[in-house]
Amino acid sequence: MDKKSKRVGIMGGTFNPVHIGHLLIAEQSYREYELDQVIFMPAGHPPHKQDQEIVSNHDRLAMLRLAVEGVPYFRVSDYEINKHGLSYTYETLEYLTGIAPDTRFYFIMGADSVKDLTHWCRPERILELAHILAAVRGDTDMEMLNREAELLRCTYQAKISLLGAPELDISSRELRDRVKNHASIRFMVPEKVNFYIHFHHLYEKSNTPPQADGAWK
Ligand SMILES: Nc1ncnc2c1ncn2[C@@H]1O[C@H](COP(=O)(O)OP(=O)(O)OP(=O)(O)O)[C@@H](O)[C@H]1O
Ligand SMILES: O=C(O)c1ccc[n+]([C@@H]2O[C@H](COP(=O)([O-])O)[C@@H](O)[C@H]2O)c1
Repeated sequence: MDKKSKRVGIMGGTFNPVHIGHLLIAEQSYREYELDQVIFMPAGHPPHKQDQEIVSNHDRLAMLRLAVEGVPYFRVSDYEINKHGLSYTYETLEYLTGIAPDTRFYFIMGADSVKDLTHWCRPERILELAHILAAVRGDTDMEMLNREAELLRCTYQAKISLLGAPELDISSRELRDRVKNHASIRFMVPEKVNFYIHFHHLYEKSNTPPQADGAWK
């Protein structure tokens, strides 16, 4: 691969909803690794979140598009959303490598995902096709993270680097809980995403049916 190879970051996630933690690590990756662009890739059927209440693909995609509006190097792909079956990262990377063989791919993730990576489908293929950029999260045990990264390097010859992004202790789960409890999420998501969530009444109540006594589970 010559010096002119394109460098593209892939920011995979459920984005239920997208928040400033996602945007911040994508921005840091873009700057630190001099990427040409970062593609946000919402999972249609996230393999490890099948028990989670997830708003529609349409809403997650719409919120992502609002979140990246006006940022010329951020793109949103509907590839995994439109694909049948579970959204396996190795398949997405094979697809992207197939259509852009001269591109260097960087897969962006939080430290919690690094910990799980060996349990993903075909981790060896993911690590062959992409350089992993890992961001520290609020609950990250640095010693453990360094050990896991070293193990991936030794076992799979993985290229894995720690991002210098500021730590932001925020999660989609926290946002969903805040909306349900009528707390503000302003400044935790881009303003247009905040508006979208409230306009469409997303996350306001659990989809779990009431129990016999009328209480929500
Ligand atoms: N605040 C954050 N700092 C660093 N990485 C993050 C942060 N929030 C999410 N990520 C990473 O972004 C990727 C996509 O995350 P995802 O869409 O599952 O959001 P989440 O906030 O982790 O969601 P949930 O709370 O529903 O589990 C994952 O690799 C996750 O580790
Ligand atoms: O390929 C897999 O086996 C796999 C297992 C778990 C997660 N992923 C991907 O990792 C990204 C973050 O996932 P999540 O569940 O934290 O939103 C998202 O792009 C998922 O498709 C991929």
